[in-house]
Amino acid sequence: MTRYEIVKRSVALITLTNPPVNALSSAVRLALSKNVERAMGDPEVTAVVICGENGTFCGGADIREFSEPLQGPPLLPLLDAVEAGEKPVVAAIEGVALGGGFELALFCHYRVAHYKSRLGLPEVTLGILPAAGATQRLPRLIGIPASLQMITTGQHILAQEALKLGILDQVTQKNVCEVAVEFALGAVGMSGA
Ligand SMILES: CCC/C=C/C(=O)SCCNC(=O)CCNC(=O)[C@H](O)C(C)(C)COP(=O)([O-])OP(=O)([O-])OC[C@H]1O[C@@H](n2cnc3c(N)ncnc32)[C@H](O)[C@@H]1OP(=O)([O-])[O-]
Repeated sequence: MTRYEIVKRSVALITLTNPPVNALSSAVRLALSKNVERAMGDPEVTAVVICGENGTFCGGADIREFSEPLQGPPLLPLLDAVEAGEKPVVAAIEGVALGGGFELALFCHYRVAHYKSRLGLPEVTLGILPAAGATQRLPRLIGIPASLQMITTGQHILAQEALKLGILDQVTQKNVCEVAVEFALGAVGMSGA
């Protein structure tokens, strides 16, 4: 459900692995929570990158679990742990970051995205509101009018627009994971080490 590896000697690379869109199923939330704790507790790890496999960051809540009672850890405490971590956490966004997946990216300290990626909060199209922190984190980043536009329309925006709005720190045409790892090393003052 997630893969954990150390790259460039000191960056924990956590990959969401839940095809087809790496949705945040109960098993993914549990695995992600354990791996964030592992990275934060490992003295060899200086920074963390979270990405998704097969060209997609995360499609949000797992719609296959919508008819079941909530199991596994809730999303918000997990996202709080990411944000509260003392090591920089970078989201490496490719494909889509939607709903809870976008919220996961918002709680990371930095966001690097592939230029073809799309971000959005489609909750309103399902008759719900974003409930894992986007309604607070997004206005802090881009202000209330632009946040309301995203939250109330559910429209996806492209990476370049997200960069202009201030949601993203970097947009790249290269391998987004590799760029995010370099960004993470830079964030701890170790770029090129
Ligand atoms: C947890 C806290 C609260 C969070 C709330 C939220 O996140 S609310 C927001 C919740 N998220 C959303 O509302 C996002 C809804 N999804 C989308 O907007 C689009 O599917 C897409 C843009 C992700 C991909 O578009 P595309 O044209 O490239 O591809 P496609 O549409 O043909 O789908 C391909 C396959 O992926 C499957 N699948 C898709 N999403 C999910 C999912 N979340 N889960 C599981 N599976 C999902 C889909 O069923 C299909 O499976 P199949 O039939 O091959 O077995």
